[in-house]
Amino acid sequence: MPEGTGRASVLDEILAGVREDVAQRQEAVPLEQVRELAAAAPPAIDAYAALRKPGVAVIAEVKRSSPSKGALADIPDPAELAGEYAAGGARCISVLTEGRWFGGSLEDLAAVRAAVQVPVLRKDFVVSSYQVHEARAHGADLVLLIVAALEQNVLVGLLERIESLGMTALVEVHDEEEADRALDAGAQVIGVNARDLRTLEVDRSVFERIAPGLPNSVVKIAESGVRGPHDLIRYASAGADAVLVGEGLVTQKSPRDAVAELVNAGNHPATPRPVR
Ligand SMILES: O=C(O)c1ccccc1NCC(=O)[C@H](O)[C@H](O)COP(=O)(O)O
Repeated sequence: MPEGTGRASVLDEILAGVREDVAQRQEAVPLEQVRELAAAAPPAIDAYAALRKPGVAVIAEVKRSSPSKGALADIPDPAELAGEYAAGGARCISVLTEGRWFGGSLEDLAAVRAAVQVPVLRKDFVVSSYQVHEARAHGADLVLLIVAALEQNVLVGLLERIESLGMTALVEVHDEEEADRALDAGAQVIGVNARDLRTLEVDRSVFERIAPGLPNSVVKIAESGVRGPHDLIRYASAGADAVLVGEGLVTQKSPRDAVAELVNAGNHPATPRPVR
């Protein structure tokens, strides 16, 4: 609960719902069974390598709705949307699998996995290793871990579990203290979210403040607030290897063209390159 308010933050509310939903799924499909499904899945794609290729990578998100904006787009066929994103040059597809606030599901993740060749991110509020095995079983290559949602020992344990299954952890931070915790945990891919998950306020300068303090070996992803090429260029100037974009794509008439426009900006010779 946020200090002094007596009210749960949006993040707290989301996490409470996620814990209930995970418990229900685990009741229906026990951990042992999900582990077996994860072990039988085709190997994960190396997302770190994909995101380190030249040019600013675009991670395109399948996002139906959100706590901050409500309904954004219908997306009856997430696989088709992911195909459009990939055709536009997206380096990675992010799939929001949380159901209550974002309208996503693990079925969306599996459908997207089957439709594209690029790495796929399970974007959710991961609090238990059960969800990590679920992610692998449904074809994820990357799994999001949100530092603000996890005690340090849990963060370390989940990151190790993700890597032990051959996947990459995308560790999300919003301030310097969280960035230190991500680095201490051994994160190699760090997302700086411009959106404060407690207040929902978007502040693009957060990336500019935090990214310069991250080592060159870390893939730096600027999350949230990209509404067009100008935002990508701003993040690139501050050292972004990649941008993660949801609303700015799902609300476009042609998500493929919108991705292509960002990819072109990310490849343009005048766009700054991250120092490596
Ligand atoms: O999008 C929200 O309102 C939100 C609220 C609370 C927790 C997470 C939330 N979004 C997840 C994300 O971080 C974004 O989907 C992602 O970074 C893309 O953001 P945008 O391009 O601004 O849609």
